[in-house]
Amino acid sequence: MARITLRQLLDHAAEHDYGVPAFNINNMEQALAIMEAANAADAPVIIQASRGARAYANDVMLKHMMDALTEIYPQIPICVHLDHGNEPATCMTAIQSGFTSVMMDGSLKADGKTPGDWDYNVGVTKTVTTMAHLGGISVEGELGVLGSLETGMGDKEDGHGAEGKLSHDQLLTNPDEAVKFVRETKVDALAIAMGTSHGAYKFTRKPDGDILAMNVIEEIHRKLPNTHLVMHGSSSVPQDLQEIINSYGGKMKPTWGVPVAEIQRGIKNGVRKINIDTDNRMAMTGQIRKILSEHPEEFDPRKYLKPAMEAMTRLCKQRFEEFNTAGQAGKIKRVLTTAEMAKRYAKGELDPTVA
Ligand SMILES: O=C(CO)COP(=O)(O)O
Ligand SMILES: O=C[C@H](O)COP(=O)(O)O
Ligand SMILES: [Zn+2]
Ligand SMILES: [Zn+2]
Repeated sequence: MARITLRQLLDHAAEHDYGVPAFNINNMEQALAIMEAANAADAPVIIQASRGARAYANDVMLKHMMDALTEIYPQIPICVHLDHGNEPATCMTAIQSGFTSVMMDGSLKADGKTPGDWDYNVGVTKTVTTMAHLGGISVEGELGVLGSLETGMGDKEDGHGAEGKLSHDQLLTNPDEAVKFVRETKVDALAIAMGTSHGAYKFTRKPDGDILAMNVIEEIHRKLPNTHLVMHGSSSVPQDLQEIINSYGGKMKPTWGVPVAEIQRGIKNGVRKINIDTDNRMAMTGQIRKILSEHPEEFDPRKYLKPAMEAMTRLCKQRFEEFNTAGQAGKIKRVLTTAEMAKRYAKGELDPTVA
């Protein structure tokens, strides 16, 4: 099966009431681990690469890896997505490398640190949707700045994210502004801020509505029932993975992630794309630590990478089941080419329906 665009995939997800995890990759092992899970679960999948991943692996490597995955798993629709594009040029070069979807994250300026204001965000996002849609490529935008409602601090943990203290207004997407933003930019999917942040240290306790504002999602969904919503920073940071890492010499501090039940509540309220990276990093690291500490005589990377991939496959398969993505691949009868999607945009068929 060909590569699917984000828009076609999320339209299908909305029609059939499911969510699609978007897993980050940086290398072959992560890519194969995700696809093993997708194949076992018969789930369509979003594989995303950040700017960091592109710098680490090289666009040419990523492009050929994605080609290889579609060849190895012809029955699984794969959406190849750019995570957190920082400026239009980053999005355009991703499209040239075969990505079928890009995120233009104008919630932050091109430095990835300074919050972007309304005009900046609308401007850069519109530039990208105009160009991308001409080629049938999907666009995710973001309104609201990711960060902690407990501390008011921006999302700095994994290297990008707002620096310093943010106001409550910045940390929570305003539902009325979301309507305006979608109308003006014509994004295919909208990432919103409601208390999640990237990395392992999201919450100091099991999150309640004060620090994980799922009510914001519900309100946005009421106002934008036809817009696909995206939850970033949605790793659950499972306690058992923390324990494995720490029992083999790791030093993770006690922490909480986003409970799967909250994501499931989101899926009932228009959340269609759920971004997960940290959980997979933890799944792999736990096994690598375990194997190396139990078998200090080992030096064949396959001996620790194979179990690491298997742990990641288990995690991904579990999320496909929890988000109801499992069993959906077979229901997508025909993947539209980007040229076909371009015609649909040109006819206005994919314009946002904003009440
Ligand atoms: O949002 C993410 C990528 O864009 C990943 O979030 P996590 O760090 O919670 O896995
Ligand atoms: O922010 C999203 C992902 O976790 C990617 O992180 P990265 O920028 O370190 O590749
Ligand atoms: Zn990040
Ligand atoms: Zn993110």
